[in-house]
Amino acid sequence: MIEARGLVKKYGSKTAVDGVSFTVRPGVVTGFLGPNGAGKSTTMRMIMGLDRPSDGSVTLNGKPYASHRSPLTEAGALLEAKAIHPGRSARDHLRALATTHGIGDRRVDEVIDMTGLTAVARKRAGGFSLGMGQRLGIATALLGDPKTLILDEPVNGLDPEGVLWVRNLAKYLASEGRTVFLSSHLMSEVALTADHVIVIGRGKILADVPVSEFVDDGGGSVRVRTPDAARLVEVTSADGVTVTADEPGLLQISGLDAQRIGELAAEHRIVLHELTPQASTLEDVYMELTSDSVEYRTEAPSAHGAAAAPAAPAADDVLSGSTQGDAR
Ligand SMILES: Nc1ncnc2c1ncn2[C@@H]1O[C@H](COP(=O)(O)OP(=O)(O)OP(=O)(O)O)[C@@H](O)[C@H]1O
Repeated sequence: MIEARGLVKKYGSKTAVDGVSFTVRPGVVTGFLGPNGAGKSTTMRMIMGLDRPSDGSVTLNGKPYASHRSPLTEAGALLEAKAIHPGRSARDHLRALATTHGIGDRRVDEVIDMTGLTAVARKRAGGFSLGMGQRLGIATALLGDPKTLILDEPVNGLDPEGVLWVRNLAKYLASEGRTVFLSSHLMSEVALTADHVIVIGRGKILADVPVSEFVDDGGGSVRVRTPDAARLVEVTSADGVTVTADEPGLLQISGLDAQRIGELAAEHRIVLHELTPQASTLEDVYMELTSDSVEYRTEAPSAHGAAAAPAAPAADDVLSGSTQGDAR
């Protein structure tokens, strides 16, 4: 269980995390979703005691992380900055950490096996691909068999098989009753992995809901085809109703459900050729929710080719090579 209350982090005049309060519960996967620069990593670093809050507090299983007698068994984290000696093998890295925490070699071999690193465990970690580095980071997080797992962008750099593996692992760990908190800037990823989602934008919590409710809150629109569009617009006009015309005779109406639109059309003897409820996707709801919170927005290329630089692909849009075959 993770409990944040009024958590604030300022870097000089920049407020990275702006008074957030949330609870991450055991037994489910909770996604921590937000655009780049929203404050996800900073929040996770504060949970793990790596950054000191400017105000507020965060506890892990009832206490600040550093106050636990055996912190590695309370929480394991995959955070962006990895402190892995590049000349050391994956196995030696894990063994060194295990020894200082009184963890036996058997657990080291177990986590190597769980993370699919067996074939490369004796190779230099410095030669690892991004995906293998992620697997080693996850192995490190699992070493103490922790009750809580905190994973910052765990699918970054993983190939499709690796992405699927992280998803299944997160679900499995939650099904064992552990607390699993993982960040992503991709709604599609969170939708497939998490049961619950906390959305953050510019350091503030924008939503804290079960994934299944996320889309309901966004509402959908209804696609209506009619030869009498002008009259239908007239009879449906009311506060909170918006109508857009995509092409002659085709309307998108939001703020009224399909049943009510059908009833209004019948009352006014307006012929309808189509009446289709359109569910908004999770991605639509997320984009709408965070549209004011995107720190590094990609400008559309201008017609004259000036100013707008091409957007770099997000790191996790670039699939890494084989996770096993490219060890040196
Ligand atoms: N050490 C630091 N010094 C100054 N500013 C920082 C520092 N760490 C983070 N920030 C700023 O705080 C804000 C939140 O950053 P953070 O890394 O927590 O966001 P994030 O949601 O994890 O984004 P990303 O997905 O890009 O990592 C950003 O504006 C970032 O530039």
